[in-house]
Amino acid sequence: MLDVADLTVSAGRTTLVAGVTFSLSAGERVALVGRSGSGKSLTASAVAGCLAPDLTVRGSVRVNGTDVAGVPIARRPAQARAALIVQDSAAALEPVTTVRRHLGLALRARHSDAETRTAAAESVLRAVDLEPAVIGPRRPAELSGGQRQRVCIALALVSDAPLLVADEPTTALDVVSARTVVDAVRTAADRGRGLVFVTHDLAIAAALCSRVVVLDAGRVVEDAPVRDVLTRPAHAVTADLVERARALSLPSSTALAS
Ligand SMILES: Nc1ncnc2c1ncn2[C@@H]1O[C@H](COP(=O)(O)OP(=O)(O)OP(=O)(O)O)[C@@H](O)[C@H]1O
Repeated sequence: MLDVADLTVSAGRTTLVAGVTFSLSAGERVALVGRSGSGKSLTASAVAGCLAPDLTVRGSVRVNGTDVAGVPIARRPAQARAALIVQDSAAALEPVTTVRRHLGLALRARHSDAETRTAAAESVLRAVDLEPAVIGPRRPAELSGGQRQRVCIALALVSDAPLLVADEPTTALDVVSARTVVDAVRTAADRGRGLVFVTHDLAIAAALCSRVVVLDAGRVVEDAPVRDVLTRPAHAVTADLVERARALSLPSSTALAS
């Protein structure tokens, strides 16, 4: 459902992402990992269609057969759209709009009936472990960081975009909130959608994704099933990431995503 081929992102004459190629079938969850500055966010942003306008994109990003490389998210056809979950969720939400209204607006395209919209909004809030009666009437500033992230995931859940792109959604969170967010992303990625999950944390990648694409200096240096990456990393950068994750206690193999 997603084919990224020879994707290049440049700022003026400087190449930041250099010929990235990977693909994703429907229902597959892929982690983009790598050191800081390796090009993960730029690759994810190019896939989702939210790159800064001063950057140049070459290559192709095919979503369900349509090449949307360089096309901003708002101009993409519905079958090629990505729902985006970002690190700074506060910026993705309207400050004066309640959670209930955010969801109501997102659901308007699908349900013309207000009662159905209310029921769908309540159900999706429960799916991300938020109590509708408590959280629904609140504005973004009245939520914790973890709650805001889960509202963003609820919005991704109600969108009918075939692809989810999550860029380090757990970075600012404590361990418990991070776990809830990872579970909610997993729920959002079910139903046959594809997930591209950016993280520098191999342990989270292992818990959520079945495949790992490792980036270094804007290039793919490894693309392999998560088990292979953990047990026999083929590239020195991957081996280093595995080593660091082990030092922070990687989950046991039983906790790995299938
Ligand atoms: N708008 C921009 N103009 C120029 N250079 C940029 C721009 N955005 C990012 N870069 C550079 O591109 C490189 C890759 O950035 P990117 O944000 O993709 O890294 P990353 O792997 O996501 O890092 P981190 O884990 O620290 O978020 C970095 O060297 C960064 O400084």
